[in-house]
Amino acid sequence: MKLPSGEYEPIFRIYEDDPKTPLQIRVKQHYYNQHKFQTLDFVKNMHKKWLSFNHAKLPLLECLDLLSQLVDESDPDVEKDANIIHAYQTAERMREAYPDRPWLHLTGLIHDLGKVMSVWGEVQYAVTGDTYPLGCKPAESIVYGIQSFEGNPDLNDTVYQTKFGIYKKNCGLEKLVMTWSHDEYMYQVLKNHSTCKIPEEALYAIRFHSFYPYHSSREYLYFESEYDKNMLKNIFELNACDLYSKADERPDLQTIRPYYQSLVDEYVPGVINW
Ligand SMILES: O[C@H]1[C@H](O)[C@@H](O)[C@H](O)[C@@H](O)[C@H]1O
Ligand SMILES: [Fe+2]
Ligand SMILES: [Fe+2]
Repeated sequence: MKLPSGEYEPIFRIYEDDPKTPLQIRVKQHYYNQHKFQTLDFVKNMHKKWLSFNHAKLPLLECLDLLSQLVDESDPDVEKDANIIHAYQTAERMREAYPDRPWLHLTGLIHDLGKVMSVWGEVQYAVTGDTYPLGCKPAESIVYGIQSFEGNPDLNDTVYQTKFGIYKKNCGLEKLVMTWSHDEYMYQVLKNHSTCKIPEEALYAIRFHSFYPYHSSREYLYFESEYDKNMLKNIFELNACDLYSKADERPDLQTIRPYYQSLVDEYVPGVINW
């Protein structure tokens, strides 16, 4: 899109219905899998599996290093780069944008760290990609649309296909059973770590940063509480640095790592249960 200044804005998040490139084919396949296989029951099983935090014991940056093994197959803007590059790119953008809130630099660094589930063998359609709630009617803005849900048994449930489904109006996003993904996992890992000092607003941003149908397409607003309305700006602060840093230069990880280690020591010290 052309900006008033005459410059072109970088374009991100293109999802082609009729993909021609291996990258676009990969992305479409990812979302068709997610939409077909993520059911309310599937997510309940994921909660049992991952919210027992018995997969590994690792300090934060050591776990982050594992993302050098992960390429996110849901992402149309990153073809081959490992996710660790994106972690530091996002963090450095946050550092530039919010110099007086150091915990946000760390939030940028770890916002996608829940993707480590994939390194430990989890299927990517339960780890990466946008999120949305189960147990109620899917919103129109979900990428690839309703046709991509074909074969999902939840479509045959009369309650799950109503607007409110199993929820109450304005119940608050925290009550929603979201598709299982890196967002909820990372949020819960941090909540479970008793010495975590990252403020709640930043944890909230981690938890819902992939809920594009809500924060960017402004759907599901009937589930919002007053708390959610006040918190939305925190998602946007992260989202701007998350999305628009993908074309940035690759940071020199060795040089900047000590700065992030000092933030870890202050905000998320010790060995974490994953
Ligand atoms: O493909 C991307 C990627 O997986 C991100 O980590 C996630 O937050 C986005 O919502 C998704 O579109
Ligand atoms: Fe993410
Ligand atoms: Fe990200």
